[in-house]
Amino acid sequence: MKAVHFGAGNIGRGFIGETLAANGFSIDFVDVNDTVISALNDRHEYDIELAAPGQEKIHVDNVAGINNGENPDQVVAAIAQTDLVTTAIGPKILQFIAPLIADGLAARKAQGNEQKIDVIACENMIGGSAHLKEEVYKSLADADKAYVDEYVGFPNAAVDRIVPLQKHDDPLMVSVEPFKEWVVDESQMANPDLKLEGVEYAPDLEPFIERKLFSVNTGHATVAYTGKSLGYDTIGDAIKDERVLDQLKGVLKETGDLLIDKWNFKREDHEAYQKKIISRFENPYISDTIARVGRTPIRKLGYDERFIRPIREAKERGLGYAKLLETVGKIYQFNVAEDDESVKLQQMLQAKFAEVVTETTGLKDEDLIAEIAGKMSAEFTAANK
Ligand SMILES: NC(=O)c1ccc[n+]([C@@H]2O[C@H](COP(=O)([O-])OP(=O)(O)OC[C@H]3O[C@@H](n4cnc5c(N)ncnc54)[C@H](O)[C@@H]3O)[C@@H](O)[C@H]2O)c1
Ligand SMILES: O=P(O)(O)OC[C@@H](O)[C@@H](O)[C@H](O)[C@H](O)CO
Repeated sequence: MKAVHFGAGNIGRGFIGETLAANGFSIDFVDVNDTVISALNDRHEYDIELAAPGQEKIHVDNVAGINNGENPDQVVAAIAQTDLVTTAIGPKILQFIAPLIADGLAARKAQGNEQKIDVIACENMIGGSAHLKEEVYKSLADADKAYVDEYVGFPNAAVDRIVPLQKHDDPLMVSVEPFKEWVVDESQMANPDLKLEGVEYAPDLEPFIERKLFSVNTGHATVAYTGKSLGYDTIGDAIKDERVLDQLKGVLKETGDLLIDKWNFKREDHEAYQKKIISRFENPYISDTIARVGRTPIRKLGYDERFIRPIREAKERGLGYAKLLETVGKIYQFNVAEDDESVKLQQMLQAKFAEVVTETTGLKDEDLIAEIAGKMSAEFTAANK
């Protein structure tokens, strides 16, 4: 069996690669990172290390790499002949790889390939594969759409495993937490006969993805943004601070009440799930940065994302969301120079501050306006601590 996987990054190598290899697949990893792609093609294998006592190693082999920036035709040829396509590339990147997937599916049609396949987006978002499908259809010729309707599925999925930024000399080595959960919506599969061991197939993904995103990811982000506001750099250090832990518990209580109300989860089971999450964040064998977990704050503020959607739904149901709001306030303070979205967010806020200064003072001196706006934003930041 063959798989084409987009995104040879942390979760790609550290979870999807492991699962596909354990199921006997050879994997073509597609990525723009040439160091990783060259290493995959030199060695055709890599190791995963469990961040737990004993640091058990898991060997993954039968892998190769394709740089889609340099060799898009190879990606198209690989998709034409593959049994499964997966992605773990980032929600905002799906739109950029969609045309290549569309070309690969069109090539399957041109070759008369009538084997049904699934394209599974393993991203932290609700409706990831459905979104990818929309993007793929934008690039499909009308004549190819009926073929894709008939032979290709885009089942939504939820993946859960904490894989921090890696610090090894070996560009392929990846440390991961032992916990892992991959759930796929069975009802949306074109080829339900192809089931992977280690993957759970659910008749309806929504309760799973909402439970995951609004518990693990809302909680994780809460530790990151609260921790950042208190001057911490890592999740491990931040969660040791009682103020961060209390904020996390408060937020999980609010999303938990919502999830239990909406999906009828048993309170007892959900509380055990939350406890497990907290212990995962506290794992001393993992060093995870606040910069990674808080990355792309504008994405995380999105309408259907980990804060605004539970806030909207809690409000509709008359449930509490005060702790969620507090964390949202902190997202707007998240300032990490290497994170483009964080820089953009701060620029947007500075521009608004400057607008208010101009309107209230009548000043025309841009330097003075910027100085006063800077003071205003510092006061806002301090007030939020
Ligand atoms: N790391 C985790 O703990 C974790 C867990 C569950 C889900 N996820 C989700 O998985 C996805 C990937 O996260 P990650 O942590 O592995 O990120 P990552 O940055 O480690 O991996 C992403 C990879 O995509 C590649 N990439 C970026 N743009 C590309 C393009 N245009 N074409 C080809 N390759 C491109 C990058 O080079 C990188 O190797 C995200 O949606 C994330 O939310 C991550
Ligand atoms: O990947 P993001 O940016 O959506 O979220 C950051 C982390 O919360 C996330 O990567 C978790 O580590 C992961 O979702 C755990 O399953």
